[in-house]
Amino acid sequence: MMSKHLDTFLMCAPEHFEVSYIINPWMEGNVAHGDHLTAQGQWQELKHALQSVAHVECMPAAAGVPDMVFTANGGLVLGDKVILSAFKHVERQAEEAHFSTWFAAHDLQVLHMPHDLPFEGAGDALLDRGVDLLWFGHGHRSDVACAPLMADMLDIEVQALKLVDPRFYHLDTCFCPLQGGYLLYYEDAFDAAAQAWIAARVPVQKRFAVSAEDALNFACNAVNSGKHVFLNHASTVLLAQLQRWGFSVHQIALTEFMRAGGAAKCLTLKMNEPHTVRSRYAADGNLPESVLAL
Ligand SMILES: NC(=O)NCCC[C@H](N)C(=O)O
Repeated sequence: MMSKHLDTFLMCAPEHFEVSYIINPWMEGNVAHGDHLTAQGQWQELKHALQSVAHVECMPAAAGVPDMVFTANGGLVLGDKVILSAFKHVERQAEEAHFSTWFAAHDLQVLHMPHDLPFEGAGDALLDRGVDLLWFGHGHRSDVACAPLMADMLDIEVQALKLVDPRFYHLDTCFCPLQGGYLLYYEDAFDAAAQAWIAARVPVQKRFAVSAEDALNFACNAVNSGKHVFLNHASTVLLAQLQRWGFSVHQIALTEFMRAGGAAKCLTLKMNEPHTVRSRYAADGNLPESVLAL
């Protein structure tokens, strides 16, 4: 039987997945060019791999919302709250009602950004895995005005990072916090100020700037659960770095989803996000002295 301490990820089967419009550069030239059976197989492989270390819950797929397979974009979960996404592009806005219904039915308090500010959930808002900090990407999809609102709504410090390369339009396409406070990121996706914030806030020995080749293979769009990392593809250099940090890397081809601009991390939404480092340790039942002393 699975331990209740395993992570839980929300996924949505690609029954209705296809590239049927263009809202990011990856989708260009891919409308109606996908292979449905291959997409189904790749998604199942990711799901099975995750199920070897975590729980996976699936929300019902729906016609007319082909990108709903990217559950990371449905909202930002923290503790028993979720800030529902308000998608920038009209093509994805019909997903909001589906996500809202699912979250409410699973005992989450559903919060909304005021004035429907564009906000794309855990695509742009990622928890640091070492300190109590929420990293927030803006510049393409989510509005920078969401940053102070999120900080108030969730009572957490937010560090905004400006994204500047349209191919890396969500923070989770180019930035991946890992357990223990480690970080993978693609430096050129950020403006100079954001690069400086990352350098200032993450110790140099805990961060790794991936190559353009790895970034374009969606290596930063990785799912992390404990010491496991699931991603589309990593170079030998990146694999060696992750192994030095103690992670086991699982490579699962997700090329059909890259046609739409997403890979492993986008296809999942972590549902068990504890609110603080303190509660993260408390959940394991062994609060370290250093944290107790705070
Ligand atoms: N990067 C993500 O978090 N999700 C991928 C979203 C792909 C979708 N076609 C979009 O452009 O919104």
